[in-house]
Amino acid sequence: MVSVQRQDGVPKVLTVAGSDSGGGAGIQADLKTFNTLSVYGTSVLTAVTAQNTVGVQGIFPVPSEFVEQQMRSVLEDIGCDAAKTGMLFDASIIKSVANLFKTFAVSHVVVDPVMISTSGARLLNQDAVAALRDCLIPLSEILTPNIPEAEVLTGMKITSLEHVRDAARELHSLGCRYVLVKGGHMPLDDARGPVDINDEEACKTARIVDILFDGKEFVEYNNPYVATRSTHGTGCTLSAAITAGLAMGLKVRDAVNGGIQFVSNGLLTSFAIGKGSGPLNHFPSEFALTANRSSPKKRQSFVQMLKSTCPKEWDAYVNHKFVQQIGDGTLPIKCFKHFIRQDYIFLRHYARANALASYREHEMEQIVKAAQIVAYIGIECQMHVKFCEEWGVSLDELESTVEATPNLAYTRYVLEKGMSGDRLDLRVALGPCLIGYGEIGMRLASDPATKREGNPYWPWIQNYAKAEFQDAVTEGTEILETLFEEMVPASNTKRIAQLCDTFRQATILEEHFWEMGLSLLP
Ligand SMILES: Cc1ncc(COP(=O)(O)O)c(N)n1
Repeated sequence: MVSVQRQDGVPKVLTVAGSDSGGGAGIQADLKTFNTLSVYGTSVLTAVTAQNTVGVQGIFPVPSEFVEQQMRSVLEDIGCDAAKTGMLFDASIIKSVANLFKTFAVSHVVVDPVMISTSGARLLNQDAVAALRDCLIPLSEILTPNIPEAEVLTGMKITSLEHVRDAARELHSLGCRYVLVKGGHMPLDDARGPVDINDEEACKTARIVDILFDGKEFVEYNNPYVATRSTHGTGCTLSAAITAGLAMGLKVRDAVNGGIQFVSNGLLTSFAIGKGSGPLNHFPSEFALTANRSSPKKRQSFVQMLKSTCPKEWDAYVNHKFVQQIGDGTLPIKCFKHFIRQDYIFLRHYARANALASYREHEMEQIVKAAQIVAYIGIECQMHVKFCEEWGVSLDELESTVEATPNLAYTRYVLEKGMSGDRLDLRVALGPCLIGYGEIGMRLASDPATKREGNPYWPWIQNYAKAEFQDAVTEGTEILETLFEEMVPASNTKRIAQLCDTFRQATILEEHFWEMGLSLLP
């Protein structure tokens, strides 16, 4: 006989929502999200929809008495640590749900005021908005409207962040403890003005701002706009992830942040399923891989993800004026000399960081590989000395250079990440330098606009375009991908956000390094 040990303590989460036969939104999105986030999901159906990625072909509402019966079945026996609502269809269902939340004193209620589907179908009767506002919203811990829903609930027109804040105040006065107004329908540009959603170029650098308001303070969640058609189920998934976070005992701000990261990750790796707006990805790819599917969908490359979460910073770094002037040979030599002297110091610390990476490895093969990079940097350093002679910088000058603050900030930031974090933190902090110089070298070397003849910096360009360096970039990238795959489950959105932040910070420090080079200009 095999004896079974029953586990207790798993957080229990209830969703009260409609069924989406296409599996991307509604109950299906909620349960998938609960599963991925390791909470136990229960479900009460309010309506059955015949639906796919193209649209909603039919709605079959469940009578409110039967919604009540389902809720009693779940709450009398299993209970719940947090609950969410999605599509509620009509006023009588809303009233039943609200009454039972009160009867069973459900403490964490997230209300996603679903009204119209992405495909344009009405999922809440027009005359039910008042019931939502009067009966359910006052019971909610968090209300999560998107902009069109916030407009319906407040009667306001929202076209700016200021309007979003005004609407949040108004919505909070309806009695919810927090309101999260989601900015997905209003991508913003640098000046935080709305961007035309059809303007592909502008959307590339746009940001989404979600605003959380607790009646006193506004918290902004800024994220890059993810340009994908597969957005079906985004709102359901976000509210489900937040509810799971609350059931786990997270604070509202952390649950919201985790939910937003979960959705961003799901959008970045969304599925091209169906002919219309496909679903986002609700589950980490390692499950697909262990199930050994014939063509497992790998999650988006880690490095791609790191770069896509700081597009502006990455662009400011790899397309910096300093880089352009190296390419066309117009960079004043005094700026380059200043840079190259600092770079000599940089290489020393860069070698130390790589030696630390070697120390942090466990397998001999990896220890040796990392140590080989240190040796390679040593050779690079000697070449540096040789090059510098050609540019009129003597070894004495190199050796007597005083370290500039941006250099100090950058190199010690990387080393500090390596000391305080794990080997992935260190590799991520090292990433922008290796990957960025590889990208810059390749681009300048293949760009017809780059000056070769008579460009004093042409050997510098070749140095980073050459095969050995590019191989080192490939290898460094592979290490990052492998470590990420091994160490970070896709559901650990907090960790992913942390890593993205380290990468962004190191990218900014790279940009400052170029700035330091140009700072000698009058
Ligand atoms: C059953 C159900 N619930 C919610 C939505 C909203 O999701 P979306 O706005 O992504 O269409 C939906 N389409 N279907």
